[in-house]
Amino acid sequence: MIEIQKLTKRFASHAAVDGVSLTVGQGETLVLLGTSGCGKTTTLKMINRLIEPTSGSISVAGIDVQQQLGPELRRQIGYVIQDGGLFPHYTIAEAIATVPKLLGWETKAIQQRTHELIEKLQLPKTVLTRYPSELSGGQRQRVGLARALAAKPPVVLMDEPFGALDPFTRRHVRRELFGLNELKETTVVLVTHDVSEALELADRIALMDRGRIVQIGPPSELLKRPANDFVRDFLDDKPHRLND
Ligand SMILES: Nc1ncnc2c1ncn2[C@@H]1O[C@H](COP(=O)(O)OP(=O)(O)OP(=O)(O)O)[C@@H](O)[C@H]1O
Repeated sequence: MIEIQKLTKRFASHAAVDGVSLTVGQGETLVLLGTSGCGKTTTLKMINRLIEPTSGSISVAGIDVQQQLGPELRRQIGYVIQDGGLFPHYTIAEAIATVPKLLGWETKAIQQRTHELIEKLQLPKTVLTRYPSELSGGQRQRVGLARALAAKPPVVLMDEPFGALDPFTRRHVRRELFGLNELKETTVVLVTHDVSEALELADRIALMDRGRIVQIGPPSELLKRPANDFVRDFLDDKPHRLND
């Protein structure tokens, strides 16, 4: 579904991303994990062209992203950021309707989809007329996901989507969300620096350091056969249980 080849991004002389190649299969959840500043967010933002690469290529569903206009591309790729990334002056209903509206969906179809998502994400209907500031962090997070999934994009990018939540709510919300059938069919690239989160959610983890992928593979493989001391130390850093 996503194919990245020799992707590099330089800011002045500094290579934030340095020759990254990877593929993400349809329906797969790939987690970009690594230390602060290792290039996770920059890699993610090049997929939906919020950042332009210095060199290398990215294709989504077989089409080079450079052949598409940024705004058009971003209508087809869901994007979830910390705390939902909601505009304060849009009601929740307006926020969820944004992309379907841009795509020219009929009002009735948008309403149907909105209610479907609200139900799936276990949000009360009363949130629809409210503004983001009137919601809890967990609710905002769910609305952010509803907005990203509204037009049923085949690909969703998530940047520290649970970062703004306390550890308890964080575990609860991420289990709830990743339990959704809808998300199981979606190709997801998720950025985190949280080891347990990566181990819990990833089909495969790409562990990055200084702009490069150090090791990529299923969580069990990184745990059992770490490529080097960096991988071993990084995964050992925090307590974790695979089936937690
Ligand atoms: N617009 C920019 N101009 C200059 N340098 C940048 C810019 N954006 C990112 N960088 C640098 O590129 C490197 C990678 O940044 P990036 O945000 O991708 O890291 P990250 O792995 O997502 O980190 P974090 O987990 O802290 O968000 C960092 O050294 C950062 O300072």
